Amino acid sequence: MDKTIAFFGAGNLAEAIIAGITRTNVVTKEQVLVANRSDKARLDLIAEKYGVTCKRSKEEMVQEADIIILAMKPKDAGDYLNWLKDYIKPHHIVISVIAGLSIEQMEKTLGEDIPVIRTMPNTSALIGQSATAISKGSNVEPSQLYLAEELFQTVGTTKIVDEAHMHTITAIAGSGPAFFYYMVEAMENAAVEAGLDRDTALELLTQTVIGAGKMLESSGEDPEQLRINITSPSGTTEAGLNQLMENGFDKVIKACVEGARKRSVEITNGQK
Ligand SMILES: NC(=O)C1=CN([C@@H]2O[C@H](COP(=O)(O)OP(=O)(O)OC[C@H]3O[C@@H](n4cnc5c(N)ncnc54)[C@H](OP(=O)(O)O)[C@@H]3O)[C@@H](O)[C@H]2O)C=CC1
Ligand SMILES: O=C(O)[C@@H]1CCC=N1
Repeated sequence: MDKTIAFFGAGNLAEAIIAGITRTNVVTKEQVLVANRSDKARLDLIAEKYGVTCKRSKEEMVQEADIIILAMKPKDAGDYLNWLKDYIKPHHIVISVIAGLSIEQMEKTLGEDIPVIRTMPNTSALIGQSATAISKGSNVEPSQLYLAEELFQTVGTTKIVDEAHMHTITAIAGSGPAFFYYMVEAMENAAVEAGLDRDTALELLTQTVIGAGKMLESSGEDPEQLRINITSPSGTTEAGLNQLMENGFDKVIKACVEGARKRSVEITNGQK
């Protein structure tokens, strides 16, 4: 890809994407420019780890860049966009990974003539396993959307979606990995309480999650059927599932997804 990519934000998610795109050589390391706000040690670490360029001024970065990636927290996006609007040109493509920042909000500040793309990746980008949803703004050419897909396909799968669904997608796919980790933590703790050593519990749980994910991906069965296949009448799975059902698992998960989705809506509405 003959494009220079400027990351504004060098946190967890930016690092995951930088790791992915530098590993696949879709662009050379010299074509990746990174800035943050003030944490110099963090920037030095990113430069050393991935060989990317972290020394340009922000103004130079915008001048050199073809693609500008917004990877700061939602609360910091407004100030940054207000700064960017004086440097941005219609030949740039702006790609945001920021939860709750709408295309309308970006276009309003930067101008309707700027191509703006909103994405929702997750931190599994670090190992090339993100599930990234992508929505395009009103001024995005098909070739520019294709470029965004190509970029995020270096860190996992992509799916073009209607922006209206981004709140829900942020809950299930952006935050989603954290919910699975929490479930693993809870199962690990339960196993340890029952006397199993922690390392063995985590090793077995990790492979169990990987195996279940791969079954979802490639068995051709839906999750319900895969669950039924494991559940012998009067067996152990049935006993465990009965506990989940009696203790309101569906309700808790619904509240979890709804809580995350609602928070995304709140961020869009400017709530702290
Ligand atoms: N973490 C995740 O799993 C996911 C996060 N996201 C989204 O990604 C974004 C970043 O999240 P995450 O990486 O976790 O956050 P972090 O807090 O880890 O990183 C935020 C980064 O933004 C930088 N920053 C703040 N203001 C500016 C600015 N004006 N110019 C340049 N850089 C700036 C910070 O710099 P400094 O440290 O110097 O202040 C820091 O490097 C969020 O908007 C989040 O919604 C989306 C999907 C998943
Ligand atoms: O927790 C957050 O707000 C960000 C967005 C999705 C994952 N992490």
